[in-house]
Amino acid sequence: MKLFEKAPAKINLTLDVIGKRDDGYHEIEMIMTTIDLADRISFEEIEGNQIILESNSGIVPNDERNLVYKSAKLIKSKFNIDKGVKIYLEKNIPVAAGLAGGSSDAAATLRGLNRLWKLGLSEKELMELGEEIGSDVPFCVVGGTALATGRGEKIQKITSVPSGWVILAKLPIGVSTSVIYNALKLDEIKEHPKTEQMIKAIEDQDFSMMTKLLSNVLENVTFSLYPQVKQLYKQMKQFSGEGVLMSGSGPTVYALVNMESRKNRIYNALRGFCKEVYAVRLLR
Ligand SMILES: C[C@@](CO)(OP(=O)(O)O)[C@H](O)COP(=O)(O)OP(=O)(O)OC[C@H]1O[C@@H](n2ccc(N)nc2=O)[C@H](O)[C@@H]1O
Ligand SMILES: Nc1ncnc2c1ncn2[C@@H]1O[C@H](COP(=O)(O)OP(=O)(O)O)[C@@H](O)[C@H]1O
Repeated sequence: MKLFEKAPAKINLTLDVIGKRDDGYHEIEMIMTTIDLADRISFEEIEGNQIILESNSGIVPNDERNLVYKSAKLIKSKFNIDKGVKIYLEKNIPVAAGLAGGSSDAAATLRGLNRLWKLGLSEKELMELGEEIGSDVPFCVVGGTALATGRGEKIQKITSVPSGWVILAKLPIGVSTSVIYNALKLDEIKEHPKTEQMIKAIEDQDFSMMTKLLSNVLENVTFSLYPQVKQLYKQMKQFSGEGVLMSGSGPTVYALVNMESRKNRIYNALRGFCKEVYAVRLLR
């Protein structure tokens, strides 16, 4: 048997850091939503007992360091699965970009192998397994739009965002999430996101208010370590006006718009000076 899973990227609509914890993680509060930029993963039963991972990516390794491999190994050992699987990862989401590509691949692997091996695990059980792989994985198990708290693993679903477009621009640099969290100085955060107001704007399907409330406290940290990202952000603000934000720990910067003509204009303007630009829909 062979089956397929789609692994969509996410963007942060808000990202707030509330404190530093004793376990090295930060206590955070953020709203994330999935977008129509996705990796695709296939799972095929094979003879024997091995996990074989192949991919079109020249960047991520096909061994135990890959979150797909890690997730397959985790689920296999937890449930004593004495079967082999061949996994093919079609990588479309930029790597180390603040879009949770790796976490989404991990979540899709848990979902896919739950189906392939007929384990009957609930969404909640898959999310708990995902927590062992990374903070963003539980969100990626469910997708949609959600508030994430704790270190990011506690998920509360909220109403789907209204329909809209995201134009994403990524400079050719990868940003390490832990480097950004480590460089963050909590007492230097000037303005915290208005998370409750953002939830209300989403519930009211008030697109214009959503664009006004976009906020990410990691932005200034990444901007100071990578001034070229700040430059890109400024350019995008010039093209788009409101509704521009860095996603996660960066470096991807996006513009949120609800009119196709504006989407096309911003996309074409950006392609002039940034090689990697995507225009995709918000997933609902
Ligand atoms: C910033 C965010 C926002 O969605 O995403 P990305 O930029 O990675 O997409 C997340 O908080 C990233 O989640 P994820 O990438 O799953 O992080 P993990 O693998 O669990 O942790 C990587 C490292 O980031 C730091 N970390 C992560 C989460 C958190 N709440 N506090 C932290 O301090 C820790 O140093 C940890 O060792
Ligand atoms: N399947 C995968 N896809 C992307 N990155 C992966 C994967 N497996 C492991 N990684 C590693 O995870 C790190 C973070 O990747 P990614 O999830 O793309 O970024 P981010 O956390 O910024 O959203 C990268 O350094 C990459 O080498």
